Amino acid sequence: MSRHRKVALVGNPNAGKSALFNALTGARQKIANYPGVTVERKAGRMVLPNGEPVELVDLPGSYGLDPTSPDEEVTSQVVLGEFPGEQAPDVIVLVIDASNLEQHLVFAQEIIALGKPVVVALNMLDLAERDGLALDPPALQEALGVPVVPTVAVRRRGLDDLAAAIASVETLEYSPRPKLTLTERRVEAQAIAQGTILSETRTRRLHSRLDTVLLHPWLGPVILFALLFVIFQAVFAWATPFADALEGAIAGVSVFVQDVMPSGLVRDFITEGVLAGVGSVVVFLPQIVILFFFILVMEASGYMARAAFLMDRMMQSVGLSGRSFIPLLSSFACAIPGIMATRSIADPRDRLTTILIAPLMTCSARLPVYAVIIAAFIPNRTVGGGIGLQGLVLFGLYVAGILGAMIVALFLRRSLTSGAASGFIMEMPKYQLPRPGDLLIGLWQRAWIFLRRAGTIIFVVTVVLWLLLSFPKAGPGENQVDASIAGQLANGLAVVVEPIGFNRDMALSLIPAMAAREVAVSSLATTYAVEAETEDAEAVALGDQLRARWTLPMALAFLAWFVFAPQCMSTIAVTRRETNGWKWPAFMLLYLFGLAYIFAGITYWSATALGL
Ligand SMILES: Nc1nc2c(ncn2[C@@H]2O[C@H](COP(=O)(O)OP(=O)(O)OP(=O)(O)O)[C@@H](O)[C@H]2O)c(=O)[nH]1
Ligand SMILES: [Mg+2]
Repeated sequence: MSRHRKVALVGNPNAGKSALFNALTGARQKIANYPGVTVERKAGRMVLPNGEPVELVDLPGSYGLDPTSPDEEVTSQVVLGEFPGEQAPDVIVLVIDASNLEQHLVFAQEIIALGKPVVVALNMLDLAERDGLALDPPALQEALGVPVVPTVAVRRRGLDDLAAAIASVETLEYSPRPKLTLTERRVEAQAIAQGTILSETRTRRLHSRLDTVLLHPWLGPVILFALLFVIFQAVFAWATPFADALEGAIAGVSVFVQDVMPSGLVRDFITEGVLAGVGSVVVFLPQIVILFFFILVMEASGYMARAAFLMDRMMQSVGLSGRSFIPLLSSFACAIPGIMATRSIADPRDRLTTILIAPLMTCSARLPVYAVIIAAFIPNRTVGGGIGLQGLVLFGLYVAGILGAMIVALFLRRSLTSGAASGFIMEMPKYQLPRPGDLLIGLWQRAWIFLRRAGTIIFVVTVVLWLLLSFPKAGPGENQVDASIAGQLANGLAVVVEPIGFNRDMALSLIPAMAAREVAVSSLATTYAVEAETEDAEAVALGDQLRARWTLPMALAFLAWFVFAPQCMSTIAVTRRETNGWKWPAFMLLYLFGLAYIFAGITYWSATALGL
């Protein structure tokens, strides 16, 4: 029996391979599994114009020959002729989506560089036309050096030409093409796409110009970091009037309660526990809203996916793939959805690494802690060029978390979770102007989540702390906090954190902050309110209290602590669930507390040595 020649359909996911396969083979197909894997093998018989029957194989979609999933592995092995028991294809039909030319050309170049007989099916031309794209197939053929046949699989357009090209391709002369790296192929894909596109509508042209700038190899990252920088500046600059107004309102209510209620436990509970404690967290609502305003705009406009693309290279350099970017980005809101989002990472060690570093991304619960310390200790002045020093320090804290995460990832990938980084390509969504209605809903949801936290977990923990601080009552001449249960506990912990510059109040705030990081702020506010001997002293703003009681090195050490410390029970719990055991959450707790202790210590001692 003479073997039929074999033709394989290869291309990115959704290029229209299966649609072409169905159109070319009709009912003459056989569907089975590839041996040993649950990947479907679809083969069928096709008759070429010269009467020769060939075997046509439809392969799973793939982004490249370095496989990142079992599907891609099959495609790669079959194409390279490495699949056991499977004859290598004699001809490859490379299916390209004409409306997504640039993206699909990245993989196309890798296939063409193999030097096998290749015919390109420039598919989905109808969609390209609908998008206002006019293409020049001969120019593409010239650029790629292989035959290009325009097709519309679902309308059976171009099928005869495709069959004719398959029949004759093996007789063509080939000039071998160089093998390029992924980055080189991306650059080249852009150039080839530009050369193929004759005309496009104004918006489409604008969008591709935007991409040329925003995804530029060095301009892109510069713009991204400039944007992040502006965001952190705005978090301080724009929020201040609102935060001041909120703070004033809460102080006003506190004074009012003092006036109308008889002194006693209930009044103390309201002023010291609820208003000083929970109120001190609520004042950060404007900052949370501004931060999420930017995040939502970046998502809705389509820029976020571009940011992921830009970060991909940076992530590869520490052994992570761009697939980790979205989970890590979500962790800036909260590590819990971030850790849950790692389920989309196929490689288990990639995923574990991402889970372990997710808590280092500065979650929004840290913002109140950072903001209160920065507002109290970092002067509100510019460092030239209109750049605010406070925003700069906040930016620095976020960067410190990111750098810490990258270094930890690098270390983990060489030890506990060793392995190679997997490649990453994602579809870029279209640019869009964010819709104001959607933005408002998104902001409202975020604000509500924050206020609900303040009303539930932060409220409960602060009240428990207030009780522990208020009893037993101090004798005459005795300090209330020292006499209280909480004070006794804190004195025990203070011994441990004394070497890194923490005083008793700071030590005390670390315990309830395990429930939620913001509670560190309400804890400090409640502690100072309880400790105040007179009502006048009680009304002093938290910032002034901090300035009076802490030194600058202490404040900086506290900030450094919160960059690393795993101060959130829910994160530990979700890590346990996602890793199926206590081993990794325990490791996470240990390494993060270790880093927090070391870096707070280094900060405290170097700041002291510098005479700050
Ligand atoms: N308008 C239009 N739609 C097409 C064309 N070719 C395929 N499609 C549609 O595009 C979608 C994806 O096509 P498939 O053939 O499943 O793509 P595929 O390359 O096999 O995708 P994977 O198997 O996931 O790699 C289907 O809904 C097809 O009907 C085309 O030329 N024009
Ligand atoms: Mg398919």
